[in-house]
Amino acid sequence: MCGTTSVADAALAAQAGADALGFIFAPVSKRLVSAQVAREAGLAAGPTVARVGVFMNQGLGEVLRTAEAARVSAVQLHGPLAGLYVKQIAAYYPVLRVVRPEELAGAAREWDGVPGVTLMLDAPEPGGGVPLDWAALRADFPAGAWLAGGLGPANVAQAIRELSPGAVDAVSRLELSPGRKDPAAVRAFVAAARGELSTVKRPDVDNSAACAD
Ligand SMILES: O=C(O)c1ccccc1NCC(=O)[C@H](O)[C@H](O)COP(=O)(O)O
Repeated sequence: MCGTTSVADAALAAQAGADALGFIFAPVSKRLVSAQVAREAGLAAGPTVARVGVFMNQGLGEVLRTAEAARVSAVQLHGPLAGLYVKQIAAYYPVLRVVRPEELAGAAREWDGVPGVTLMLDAPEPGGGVPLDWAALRADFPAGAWLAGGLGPANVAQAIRELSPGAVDAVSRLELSPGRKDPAAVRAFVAAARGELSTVKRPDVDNSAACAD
């Protein structure tokens, strides 16, 4: 659940069953949040909800300082970034390295087996609400990668069926206005994603016993 900007929205998402909250620290975003509010919101979400700090083309020091101040548990990196920079951050925080569709195949090769770096496929405009062509991306989509881009309650189940992502992430289709969550959409999104994830056959998971029941 990305773009969390308040304690109330963090509690809402946690109660709805979200596994992770995203806090956007990229100044270009309409959902920009301070490290202090992110820290308070993360505390409100409770001990089992991950807290992801979202950055775009920001300096190493700024990322590490903000992540520490906000007490995030992982960092999401957007933009054209050097591999060394990503690895330096991965020495401190689990990294979600965001890639666009045209970068997916190369990134899957580059980051295959690198500990602490998980790929996240997103649309070219982050937070833009535009879905990807999932079927066209299936061949290059690595096991365990996360998926974002125009996901909402109405289409998340289909996206999960098409790509079997490790997790799904959304923002614009879950809002009343930028930075302000729509409670009904948040609950419907989590329910739809959880419902589909419990039935989907993942390539890396042997769920034959469940299928036989
Ligand atoms: O959402 C933003 O405003 C944003 C701005 C700059 C960098 C990242 C941003 N969002 C990151 C996300 O992870 C979004 O959830 C992701 O792009 C999906 O957004 P949407 O297509 O609106 O669901």
